[in-house]
Formats: sequence, structure tokens, C-alpha cells
Amino acid sequence: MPTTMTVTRSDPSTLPGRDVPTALVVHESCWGNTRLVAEAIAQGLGEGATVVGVASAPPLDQVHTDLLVVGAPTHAFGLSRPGTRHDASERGGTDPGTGIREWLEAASPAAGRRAATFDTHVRRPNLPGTASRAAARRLRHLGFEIVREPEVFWVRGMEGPLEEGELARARAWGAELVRLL
Ligand SMILES: Cc1cc2nc3c(=O)[nH]c(=O)nc-3n(C[C@H](O)[C@H](O)[C@H](O)COP(=O)(O)O)c2cc1C
Repeated sequence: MPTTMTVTRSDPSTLPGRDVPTALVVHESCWGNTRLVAEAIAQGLGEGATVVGVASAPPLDQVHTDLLVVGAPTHAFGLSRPGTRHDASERGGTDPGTGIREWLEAASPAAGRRAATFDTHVRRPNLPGTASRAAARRLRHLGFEIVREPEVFWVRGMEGPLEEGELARARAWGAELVRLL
């Protein structure tokens, strides 16, 4: 089972066996839907995966896992900003205090790293623009190889819930990702 923790696996004593690829899944979430998807993806990734909310995540420059997975809710056709997170909190969600946009902005470019991105997004109406594409674009600029097309997981409305079957799809997506490593 993947672990939910707030630190990177920089301590070798916490590393799984040599052959198990390591992955850090960093998520942002106001109502918990993206967090649930992140946890399901980590289950698919397997025992080398660690899940962390963006507010507790280590700086990206200190992440040295085989794969980075980044997930965020789509806000205003892309990654959230302080204003959209404030809007979410006014509607009953929780403002995580920071977002994937800020976390990526604080990072320095470096080559040779691999990542995948996902977002949650309202299915109807299916508006253009997704947080997963925006995050992938930023990660490419930081020198990451994006190993899979950004993926969308559907919610029924602003607060969710996730559409039926999405957690199973997320687990399967995580399992496919680990096969690419
Ligand atoms: C301020 C704000 C803007 C949003 N903009 C979009 C949007 O452009 N497209 C979309 O499909 N959903 C949009 N949504 C809905 C979010 O995608 C939805 O709240 C999110 O998937 C729920 O995930 P969470 O529970 O992890 O926060 C928006 C939500 C908020 C609060």
C-alpha cells in the first residue's frame, strides 16, 4: 500500500526494495475530489508511491523520486490562483493555502526527471482548458519529460462528487504509469 506522508523519501531507510520504482503524488484539493483521485493513483502505482498535499510537499527541487505525479482541480480553465481558491472557500470548500501553480513556480529547471499530470474537471459543461495541461506545460519548461498525456478525472459539479468509476480508472492509470518506468 502507498503511504500518505509529508516528506520525501530522502532517508534511504524509508526506501522500498531496489526494484520498486518510487513516485511522489502531489495534489491540491478544495473539496477532496482531487485528493481521492491522487490516493487511488498512488494505489495503482504501488508500494513505492507517496501521496502529499501541496501545502505539505517538499520543494520540488528536493524531490528525487523516479516519477512525479501532479494533480489539481481545474480552476478558471487552468491551475488555481489565490483568488479562485478564495472563491472555493466562499462556496464551502477548503483553501489549501497554496497551489500547484505556486509550487511549480518556486522550482528551478533541471533535466532528466519524469512526470505525469492529472486534474479534476466538471464534465457538463466540459469547458476548454485544464489544470493538468497547464501543469504539464510548466513541468516541461522545468525540464521534465511528461511520460503520458495529461489525464482528466470527472466530477459532477463544483463540489463533486466524482463520477462513478473514476477511482477505479485512477487506480488503473496509476498502474499504467508504473509500467512506463
Ligand atoms: C473558482 C473555481 C473555478 C472553476 N473553474 C472551472 C473550470 O474552468 N472548468 C471546470 O471544468 N471546472 C471548474 N471548476 C470546478 C472544479 O474543477 C471542481 O471544483 C474541482 O474539480 C473539485 O475538485 P476538488 O474537490 O479537489 O477541489 C471551478 C471551481 C472553482 C472553485
